[in-house]
Amino acid sequence: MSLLAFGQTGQVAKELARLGVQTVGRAEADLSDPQACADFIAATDANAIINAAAYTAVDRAETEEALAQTVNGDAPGAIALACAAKGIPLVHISTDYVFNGAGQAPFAPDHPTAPLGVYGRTKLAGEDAVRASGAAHAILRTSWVFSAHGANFVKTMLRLGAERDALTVVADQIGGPTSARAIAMACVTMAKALQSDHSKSGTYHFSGAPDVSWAEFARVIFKEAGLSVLVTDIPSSDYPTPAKRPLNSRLDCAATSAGFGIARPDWRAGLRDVLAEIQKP
Ligand SMILES: NC(=O)C1=CN([C@@H]2O[C@H](COP(=O)(O)OP(=O)(O)OC[C@H]3O[C@@H](n4cnc5c(N)ncnc54)[C@H](OP(=O)(O)O)[C@@H]3O)[C@@H](O)[C@H]2O)C=CC1
Ligand SMILES: Cc1cn([C@H]2C[C@H](O)[C@@H](COP(=O)(O)OP(=O)(O)O[C@H]3O[C@@H](C)C(=O)[C@@H](O)[C@H]3O)O2)c(=O)[nH]c1=O
Repeated sequence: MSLLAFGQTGQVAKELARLGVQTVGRAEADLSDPQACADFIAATDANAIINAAAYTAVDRAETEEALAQTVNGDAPGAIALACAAKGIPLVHISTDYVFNGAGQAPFAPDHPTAPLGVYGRTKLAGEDAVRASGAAHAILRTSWVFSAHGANFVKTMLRLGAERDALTVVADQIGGPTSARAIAMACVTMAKALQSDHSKSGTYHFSGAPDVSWAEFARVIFKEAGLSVLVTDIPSSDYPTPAKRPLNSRLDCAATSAGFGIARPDWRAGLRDVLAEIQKP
């Protein structure tokens, strides 16, 4: 089976490449030009597509909505229509930020969406376009992605922890940190399953376990990295950001386990692997 992924420099895309997936960068297919992405698919001989490219700057999106909409909303639609035309499946990655974060129960895939900001709204537009395309698809919503590469909370904490001995971190946002490696493996499994069984099309959740607050996640990062940094819990109201984040980011991943045999990965093990990679001489 030949898999092709949009995204080359991103966290998940780099892990996909490590698994042998061919990745396509901005130079070959720019998602701000949806037609170029469709043309790329028309010309490829890949028999399944993974979309791991996205506009992921949550705060910047608040002032760059048009670009975020094209990349996160319109391009996935064009990619999905091109997949439908060729009869090949698409695995499209989405986010917990499509929910409003109300309550404390894990969100099921069919729970009503209500994004709080531009990033979540544009990602939801992408989901809707994929669903409407007629392509065999899996929309895989994940959360709090970390890896040894790119920009993520683990790397931010390591940078800040090297400069300071105390930090304040929000403790009222709860979710499942997820390693990019685990997401890449899930995408490949789902692409293969979809290729032989289009009836598996749908929306699925996949996040690391157990669910924690950002503050608790930070504490474990520092402990595992051997850094002595005092983390003080604060409410989100004490950490104002341009984009509002959901308080509840828990995802109900049961359908992913039932449909594809993919269990929630323990993020603590993934974190240890990522720290080992970062600290490798
Ligand atoms: N990061 C997170 O915490 C979470 C991410 N997700 C989703 O997971 C997926 C993968 O995210 P992640 O690996 O973290 O992303 P990254 O932010 O690490 O990387 C984003 C990728 O998208 C590419 N990209 C952005 N704009 C364009 C464009 N116009 N044309 C072509 N490529 C573009 C980037 O390329 P370039 O380097 O050229 O800009 C980069 O390869 C995305 O769908 C994201 O929404 C879901 C939940 C959490
Ligand atoms: C650096 C820092 C952040 N924070 C807070 C801010 C925020 O609420 C939370 C996480 O911060 P970040 O900006 O790293 O996270 P953010 O960019 O919001 O991460 C999100 O990215 C997108 C792409 C997704 O799809 C989401 O699943 C999620 O992973 O931690 C602190 O409380 N103290 C700090 O020192």
